[in-house]
Amino acid sequence: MARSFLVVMDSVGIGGAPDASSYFNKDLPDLGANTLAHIAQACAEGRAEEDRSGPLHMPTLDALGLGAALRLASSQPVPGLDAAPQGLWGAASEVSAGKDTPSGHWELAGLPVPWDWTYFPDQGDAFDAALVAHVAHAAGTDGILGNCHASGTTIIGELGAEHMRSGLPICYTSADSVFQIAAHEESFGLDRLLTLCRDVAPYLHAMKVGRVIARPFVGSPEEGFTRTTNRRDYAIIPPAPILTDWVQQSGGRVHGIGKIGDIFSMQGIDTLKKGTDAELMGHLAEAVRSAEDGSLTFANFVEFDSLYGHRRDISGYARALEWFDGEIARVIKRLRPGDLMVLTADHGNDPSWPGTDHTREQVPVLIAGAGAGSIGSVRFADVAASVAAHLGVAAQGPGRSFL
Ligand SMILES: O=P(O)(O)O[C@H]1O[C@H](CO)[C@@H](O)[C@H]1O
Ligand SMILES: [Mn+2]
Ligand SMILES: [Mn+2]
Repeated sequence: MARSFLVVMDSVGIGGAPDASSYFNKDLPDLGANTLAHIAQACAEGRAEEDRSGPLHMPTLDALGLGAALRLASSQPVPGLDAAPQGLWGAASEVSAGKDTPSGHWELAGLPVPWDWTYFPDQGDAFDAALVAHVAHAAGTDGILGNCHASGTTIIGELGAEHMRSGLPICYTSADSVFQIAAHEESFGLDRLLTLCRDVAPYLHAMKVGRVIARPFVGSPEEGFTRTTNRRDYAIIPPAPILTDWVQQSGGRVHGIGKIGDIFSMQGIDTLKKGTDAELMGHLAEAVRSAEDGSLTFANFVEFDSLYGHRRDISGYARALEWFDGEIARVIKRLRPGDLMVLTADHGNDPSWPGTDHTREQVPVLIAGAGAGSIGSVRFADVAASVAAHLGVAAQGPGRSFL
């Protein structure tokens, strides 16, 4: 009997997107961005030594084909990732017009985004008067703070004190199609922030803004502010059935781990486990132990992106990759005959790149449980078609199985 495990390493790109020059960080095109290669190069050159040392050490994923996928996507030298692959491996390109989490995940789940997302201008006010009035009315405030492109950790440092004084929510965006609201968990109130985000989400979704994200934080002007793990994303519902629906429709169970519930607005998902990446790894191990025949377990590990990519922290990102590699080794060892595990990513977030936004890149596709060899260059949607084929489930959409 067959089971599938689809694991997204959020933002672990491998460069080489054919359309990278059409995507930007500030005014600079993403052409040449390469999350994994630039981290590996920094490690090899001793530029990522904080709490770790030496060449990037990822023996498990490299044995599946990580270095080989990287060379296929971008012909980059990758010190430390030079094993002869023993898994099934390849590199995938995205066709959706967006280098964000929903675009990447929807397409990995078989549904390329069928529209252009709305983005906000990064000169002058990001949000127009009608949107500001709508949000302020929903918040019961006289206005908002922010109204600009920002890094979330930077803007709470800049505006946290004024937010506590005035009670106005901090609203900001990025190169993604997002409307983010940061507010203090105590002075503004966590429940109030979550309610506000839920209430304004339909207005923003109607504008084709992909997500409203609640960004709660704690702290004080004296001691500084830190974000909490109570982040919530309110995303547009996928406009057509996706892999999770296909599996459910044929009687299989679907287990979400991490942000998967938010990304798909729980569409087609039976159970959801959340937590830090370390906790998620425990949930994934438990799913490998107990998931039913015919089931799909769909996991997202977000900390590569949220803690290190957006923060442009190369050594932190390297440390996270090495941790993940060691942990996933134990999980892969427990896979049973009939199990398929696909490890991939949703976009890049090169921590050596200018700006603080995602980078348009290809992603690795590493498959355990389906023999050895190269699948070559594929599309994100082929991942969904392959998982469906493995489970014997009818696939929809443009993907083709590479199994
Ligand atoms: O800088 P922070 O608030 O982490 O925001 C980042 O997180 C958002 C959602 O993943 C991205 O669009 C990016 O802007
Ligand atoms: Mn992502
Ligand atoms: Mn991100």
